[in-house]
Amino acid sequence: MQDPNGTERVATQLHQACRDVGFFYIQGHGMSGSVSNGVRQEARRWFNMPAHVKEQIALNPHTAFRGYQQLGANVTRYDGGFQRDWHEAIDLYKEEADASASPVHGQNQWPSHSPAFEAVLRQYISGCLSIGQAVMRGIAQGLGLQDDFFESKAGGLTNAESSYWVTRVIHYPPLQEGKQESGGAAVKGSSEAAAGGEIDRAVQLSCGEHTDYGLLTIVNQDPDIPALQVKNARGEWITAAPIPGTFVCNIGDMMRVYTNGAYTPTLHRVVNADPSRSRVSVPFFYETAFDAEVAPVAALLKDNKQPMFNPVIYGRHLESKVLSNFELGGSAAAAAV
Ligand SMILES: N=C(N)NCCCC[C@H](N)C(=O)O
Ligand SMILES: O=C(O)CCC(=O)C(=O)O
Ligand SMILES: [Fe+2]
Repeated sequence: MQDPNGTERVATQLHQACRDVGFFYIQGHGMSGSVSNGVRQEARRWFNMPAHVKEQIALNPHTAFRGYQQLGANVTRYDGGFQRDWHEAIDLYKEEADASASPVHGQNQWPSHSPAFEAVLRQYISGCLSIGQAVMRGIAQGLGLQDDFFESKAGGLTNAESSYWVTRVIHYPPLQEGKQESGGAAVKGSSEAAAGGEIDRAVQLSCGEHTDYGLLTIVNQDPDIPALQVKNARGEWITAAPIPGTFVCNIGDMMRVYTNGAYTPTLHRVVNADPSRSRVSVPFFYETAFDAEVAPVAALLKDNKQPMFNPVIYGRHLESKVLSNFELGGSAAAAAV
């Protein structure tokens, strides 16, 4: 980015990556290792605290889905049922004083009993907001739009200040014995879960396959445990291995709408296949402003192409996801811990 032609080159690379893959790595992002590594280190310490401490900031509908979720509480929905994601996490969002306008609006529950963790987490969030805004400028330029398109009215008035950001501090213990993927392990039919209940799959996942909900995800992962897997165009799972000093980034559902399908969010999942070590990651989601009406951008509808997507309010899309993401207080989750 120091080079006068640097932004153009990066914008072109972003365009190719978003169009062809949906995932890319960033380096030279300006966040110091003491923040990116520190936040994971403090997270690991916190997750090792006793359950009753972690439960002090437990998430539920009355906390606007902000706070701690125990192992197995976050689920991934499939046709006819759901599978428990094998992770525990703290979810934080942009804080919103007027909690009445949305079930996800409210104040965060910051990690209890750990001022150092809270301090570095706040630094991390502020750093990611700057990075998110900068990368979205590059993506706008790569699309041939004004670089501040996403900050403009048509782009949702999204900037580091207004972004309805999310961060998830996630701890992935080893998968349960006997449930790891072993060359083509059978997956029981989802027809068994016609009632919409829990699916008993042979393969357990640290996080089930999904796309992210908004604009841009920035993943800060442990350097030595490859676990994030990305589905390529042939349907194969490709590991996005950690590269120290970089973040893995991917685009979310709103980018499909803005680009009228030219960019599509890529399915990904997490499999911590290491039987002896837990993994920590801290994805940061740089998302559209909550009230933004997201619609295909007129300038991108070339050759009289019709818009393929109806406008969506980002906040409503987020609510529909968050409200179905949890199976709270399930006895299975409690029993498993
Ligand atoms: N805010 C975002 N993007 N969160 C992504 C969480 C994905 C896991 C969730 N079980 C799911 O199925 O979506
Ligand atoms: O832990 C990771 O590497 C990514 C997690 C993820 O995909 C998510 O939380 O949306
Ligand atoms: Fe994700």
